[in-house]
Amino acid sequence: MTYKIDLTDGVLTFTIDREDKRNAINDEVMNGFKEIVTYINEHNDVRFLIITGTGEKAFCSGGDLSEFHKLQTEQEAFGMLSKMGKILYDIATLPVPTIALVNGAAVGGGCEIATACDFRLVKRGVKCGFIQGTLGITSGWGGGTYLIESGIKQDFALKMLVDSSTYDSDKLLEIGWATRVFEHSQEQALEDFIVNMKKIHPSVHHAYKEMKLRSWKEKNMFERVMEEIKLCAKLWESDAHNEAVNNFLNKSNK
Ligand SMILES: CC[C@@H](C(=O)O)C(=O)SCCNC(=O)CCNC(=O)[C@H](O)C(C)(C)COP(=O)(O)OP(=O)(O)OC[C@H]1O[C@@H](n2cnc3c(N)ncnc32)[C@H](O)[C@@H]1OP(=O)(O)O
Repeated sequence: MTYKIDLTDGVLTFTIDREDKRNAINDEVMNGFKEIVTYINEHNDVRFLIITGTGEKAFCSGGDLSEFHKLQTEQEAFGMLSKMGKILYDIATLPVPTIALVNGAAVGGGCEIATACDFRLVKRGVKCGFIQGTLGITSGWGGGTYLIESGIKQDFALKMLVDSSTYDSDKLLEIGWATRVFEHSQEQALEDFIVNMKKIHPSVHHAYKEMKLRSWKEKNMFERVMEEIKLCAKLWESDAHNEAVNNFLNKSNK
C-alpha cells in the first residue's frame, strides 16, 4: 500500500507512503484520496483532515513522472490530470478544516495539494514550489487557481508560478503561503495549531467551510480548475515537456 490512513480522536491523517519516490502521486494514492473524501462526506466522526508524507525529505514530489510519462497525448494527459484535479477540488471543498503538514519538499503537484488545503504548517528549512514550468508544463491539478485565490499577495502568487522555482519556509511564511513554520516535532506543531479549533462545535466549522464553498461557486472555481487542467494537458504532449521529463528520469539534469 502506498498510503496510510489513521483516524484518531476525530483527526484523520492521510500519509503518502512512498519515501523512495519522495511521496510522488501514483494512481493508487489518488484512489486513496478518493476513499477518504467519500468517508469524510459520509461520516460525521472526522473533525480535521491532515495530509502529510512519510520521511523528512518530501511532503510530496508531485505526479509520479516514471508512471505518468507513459501518457503521451493531450487526451491521455487530460484523463490523469482531471482525475486528480477533481479529487483535489473535492478535498478543497470538504466540510472540515484541512491541513497540509509539510514535513519536507512540496514541489509540482505536491505544492498544489498543499495549496488546496485550508492551512499549511511548514517545517523550517523545507522548500516548496510550483516547479512545473521547468518541465515545460503549467500546474495541472488546479493548484494555480487555488494559489491565485488563496489570498496571498497577487504579484507573489503569479511570481511563484512564473518563477517555477522553490521558495524556502521563511519566504513562504513572509508571502503568506505558509500558515505557520515549525521547528521540531510535527505532532506538537499540529496539536498547537488545532488546540483552539478542537473546542469549537463541528457544525460551526461546517458552516464556515460552506461560506468558503459559496464564495468559490460564485467565482466559478470548478470551471476555472478544469480550464487550468486543459492548458496543462495541451503542454503535456510538447517536445519541451517530453525532453524535460526524460532528463529528470535519466538524471541528466543533476
Ligand atoms: C503530474 C502532475 C504535475 C502537476 O500537475 O503539477 C506534476 O506534479 S509534474 C511533477 C513535478 N515533480 C517533479 O518534477 C519531481 C521533482 N523532484 C524533485 O525535485 C526531488 O526529487 C525532490 C522532491 C526535491 C527530492 O529531492 P532529493 O531528496 O534529492 O531526491 P531525489 O531527487 O534524488 O529523488 C529520489 C528518488 O525519487 C524519485 N522521484 C522524485 N520525485 C519523483 C517524481 N515526481 N516522480 C517519480 N520519481 C520521483 C527520483 O527519481 C529518485 O529515484 P531513484 O533515482 O530511483 O532513487
